[in-house]
Amino acid sequence: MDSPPLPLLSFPQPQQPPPPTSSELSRQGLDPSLLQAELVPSSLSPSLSDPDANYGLNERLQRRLEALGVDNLFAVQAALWPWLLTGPEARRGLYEPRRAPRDVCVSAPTGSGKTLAYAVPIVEILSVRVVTRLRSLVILPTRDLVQQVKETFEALCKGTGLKVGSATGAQSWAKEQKALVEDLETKLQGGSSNIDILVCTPGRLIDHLDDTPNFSLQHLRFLVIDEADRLLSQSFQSFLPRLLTALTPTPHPVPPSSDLLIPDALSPAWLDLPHEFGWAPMLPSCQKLLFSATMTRDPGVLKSLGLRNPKYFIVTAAPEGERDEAIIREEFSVPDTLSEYLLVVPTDLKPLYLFHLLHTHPITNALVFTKSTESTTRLLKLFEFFESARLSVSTSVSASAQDGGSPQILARAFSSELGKGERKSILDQFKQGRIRVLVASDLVSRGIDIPDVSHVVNYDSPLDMRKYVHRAGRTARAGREGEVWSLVESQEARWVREMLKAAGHWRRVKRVKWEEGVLDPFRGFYAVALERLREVYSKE
Ligand SMILES: Nc1ncnc2c1ncn2[C@@H]1O[C@H](COP(=O)(O)OP(=O)(O)OP(=O)(O)O)[C@@H](O)[C@H]1O
Repeated sequence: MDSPPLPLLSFPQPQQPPPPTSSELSRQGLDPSLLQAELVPSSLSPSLSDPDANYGLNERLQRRLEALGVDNLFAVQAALWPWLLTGPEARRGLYEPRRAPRDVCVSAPTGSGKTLAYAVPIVEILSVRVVTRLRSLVILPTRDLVQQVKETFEALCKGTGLKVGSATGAQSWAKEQKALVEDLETKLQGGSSNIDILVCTPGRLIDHLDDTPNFSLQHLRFLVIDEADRLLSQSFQSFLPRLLTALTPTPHPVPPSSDLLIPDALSPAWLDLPHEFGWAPMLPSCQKLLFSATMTRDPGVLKSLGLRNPKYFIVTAAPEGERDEAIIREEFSVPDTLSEYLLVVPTDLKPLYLFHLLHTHPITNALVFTKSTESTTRLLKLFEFFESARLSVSTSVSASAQDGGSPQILARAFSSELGKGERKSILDQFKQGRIRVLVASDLVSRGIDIPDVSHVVNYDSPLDMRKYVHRAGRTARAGREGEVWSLVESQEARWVREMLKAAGHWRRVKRVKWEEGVLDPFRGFYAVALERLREVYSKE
């Protein structure tokens, strides 16, 4: 007798410690500015063309935004643009060393328009500059995000003369250096720069700080740390001390023998004039802007950035009565337009549940998240075998949509093992709807803006709430509807429930039960696919 097909192997999920509680945070010295945070209702959506509103935008930028399809501001933009550009705290000058700007920390849900929230004020303020200097630095965790944000800046900068560059290591070192700095030979006072705005990954930034002659941060007016919680996490944090040193004015006068760059008159705080005139010391005008959908409240981490009197904005749907809760607790808010479902599944049938979901739900396109590249490859292979078994039957006998008569679903893997060009081509095909299912590890879970993802599926459970929010945030972006489905194996159901409960999120999630019978039309194809997968793996 044939032995039953082997289920896919499943390993227990590693667990992370829970986030600190509010009392732990206050004992550790919770930043008092956090308690003064401004809560911004996520429903805020004023019109861009409202004649009574003053967002501080010049005519040209306003027209540009309209051309890019912005009719209404999203909440985070409605809070930030006036604060940075017109309010009492606004600093519109390029350098204001005697009225140094406050730093800003923003926590707002995924897909809520954080990129324009910082890019627009930066372009507005820098557009008055006369000579090109590196005045704005945007740091992001991955190359794909750098490319995406660079494109947003380029669209906004059209017609301003501002130049945007990127540094990720995607180009050769020499080419990248040449793109950033005019002169690599002579030590120039004030350094040199070909660009006004640099979007980069942290590792590549440090490489340029260390090894690109004349590359200097002395003229920075803005430092943006996007996906801040990720960049401030342990695995990334090592770039911070080097970055902060590069932002600190050098001793004046710079000894001739030193490697340090001699500042020029464009970076006043670096010239250290105050002693000569007996004035109060000048402060660097670099304003740090931190953004995340899951902003850390960890005082130690925030302190390590040396923020200047930071102003916090928290975009939330929480009612005013839950203010403290929203401020103190790490907010894991998701867009209001996101519907969340949870399905507890037996481990051996998890792939079959996924295939059933893909075939029987109105899925335009879906991102399916797995825990690793290995898992992505196996799942994709199994799905391809499943599709071919299904289609071979449906072409030979007439089959209904219920038992597999629906057209083939084209799926592809999206993983870090693919080259840059291949990743771009796959993403483009996914955006155009030619590929309907993208199976991915957490590489794309952050920040990537694919406008119309109808479904996100947590095939393997996310490790923590942060990952859950970022994965889910690939759908329901910019006010659109979207669904996230979590397929949770029976043995991890309790853990997932606790994670969602601890984040105050459990009540949003609809628990769904399917009768096992609904899977029957697909079982035969699934058995064939498993058998073929077993054959492939036994040969390797
Ligand atoms: N005011 C607006 N009107 C219309 N579309 C907007 C507006 N602001 C932003 N968008 C669009 O919304 C989408 C999501 O924006 P963005 O990528 O900045 O989100 P985000 O908050 O950074 O998300 P994540 O946390 O996932 O990175 C983008 O396609 C962007 O062009």
